[in-house]
Amino acid sequence: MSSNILVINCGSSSLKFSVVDSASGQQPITGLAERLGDTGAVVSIKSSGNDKIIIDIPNGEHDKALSTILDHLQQQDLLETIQAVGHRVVHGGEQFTDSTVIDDQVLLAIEACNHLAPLHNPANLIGIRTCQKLLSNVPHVAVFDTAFHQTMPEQAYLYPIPYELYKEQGIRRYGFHGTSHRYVSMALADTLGKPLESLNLISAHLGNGCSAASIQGGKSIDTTMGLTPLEGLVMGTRSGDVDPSLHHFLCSQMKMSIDEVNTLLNKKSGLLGLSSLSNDMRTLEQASQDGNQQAELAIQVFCYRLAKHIAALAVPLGHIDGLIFTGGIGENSVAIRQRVLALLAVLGFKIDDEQNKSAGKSQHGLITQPESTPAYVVNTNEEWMIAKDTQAAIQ
Ligand SMILES: Nc1ncnc2c1ncn2[C@@H]1O[C@H](COP(=O)(O)OP(=O)(O)O)[C@@H](O)[C@H]1O
Ligand SMILES: CC(=O)OP(=O)(O)O
Ligand SMILES: [Mg+2]
Repeated sequence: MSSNILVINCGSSSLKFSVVDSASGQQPITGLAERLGDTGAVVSIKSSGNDKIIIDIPNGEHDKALSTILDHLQQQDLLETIQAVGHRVVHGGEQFTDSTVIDDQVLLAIEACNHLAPLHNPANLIGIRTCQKLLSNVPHVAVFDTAFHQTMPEQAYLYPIPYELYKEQGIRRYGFHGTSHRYVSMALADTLGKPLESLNLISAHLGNGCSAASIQGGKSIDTTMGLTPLEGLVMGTRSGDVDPSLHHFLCSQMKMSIDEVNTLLNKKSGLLGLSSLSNDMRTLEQASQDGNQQAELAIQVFCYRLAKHIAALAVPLGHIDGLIFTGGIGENSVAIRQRVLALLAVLGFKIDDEQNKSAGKSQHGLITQPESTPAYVVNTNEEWMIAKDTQAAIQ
């Protein structure tokens, strides 16, 4: 019997899952439940060699989506091969430096971080609790986005605010997307045939959420996200960095409540806010090509700020052995990589246009000229990393 791990990544209105063979890394079934809680809620399931199956679950929430997925695994005779479930948990605070088997104490500790990642942690907990009910006979493991960044030094993680706020309230920078940053740095070292310990890397994870990290010898030493996944880069709907006084301004001058400000910055800003069109980079690239000036502006701000952050992340590294582009935008957008590397000529980047065009899915491609500071496209695989960690945690 193969040693399959079920990997669950529960978002607020979506749920991604994958069955991962922890030995080979193969994923016989993957899927996505979307628009949960909405009349259009659906589960789509892709198994190797078969067409995608779409199952409607009108108004279904996470529990309905999970039971639909588990029913399907049962029909495929896969359910009894599941050894453990690995759950992506976005915020683990300072308590979790590694992946952990979930017990009641761990659940409480995750819940205690809810206010630090309100878009993510409550949904992660729903996923864990529902799965624990439906799959009560196997261990469940939490794999934290924050854990990888716990190696950041104080100078990188402290905010310049009264020190008691860190000591008494845990207000500091944590960083996220750690599973992806960790995976792509390991995968690149592997591809280059060099020990990870010898490499100074910058990894840019550009999906709906975006963050970049300085990785020295396989350890995160700085990153763009902070206390919450709002700090740093421009994202699909999140603003990234703004003047901290903006909150006061919006509340006092525009009479917004603090919750409205939070919603504005998390859900109505970023690419969506700037373009007034979409949070989706594909849509914006198409619109910009069709002459939509505001879409073009949103792309420019995205790239300019990303380049500035990457330059800042070079500071703690001293020199760069590789810049990694990953995530949906990083892996697929030829134009964004081209624009960002053009802005980073100051760090010695010179793109190779042909290689940039051909890099993409299922390649770990160098996209720069031989004399350039190297930049690569590396396809992330958070599911495989979560499966590996889950396997290690239960042994
Ligand atoms: N070919 C493409 N060109 C430009 N952007 C793309 C392309 N394919 C996907 N993307 C963008 O990737 C983003 C989603 O990234 P992804 O990593 O899948 O998201 P998530 O953070 O939800 O996992 C979207 O903005 C999408 O438009
Ligand atoms: C932490 C975070 O931003 O995650 P995601 O990219 O999945 O929204
Ligand atoms: Mg993703």
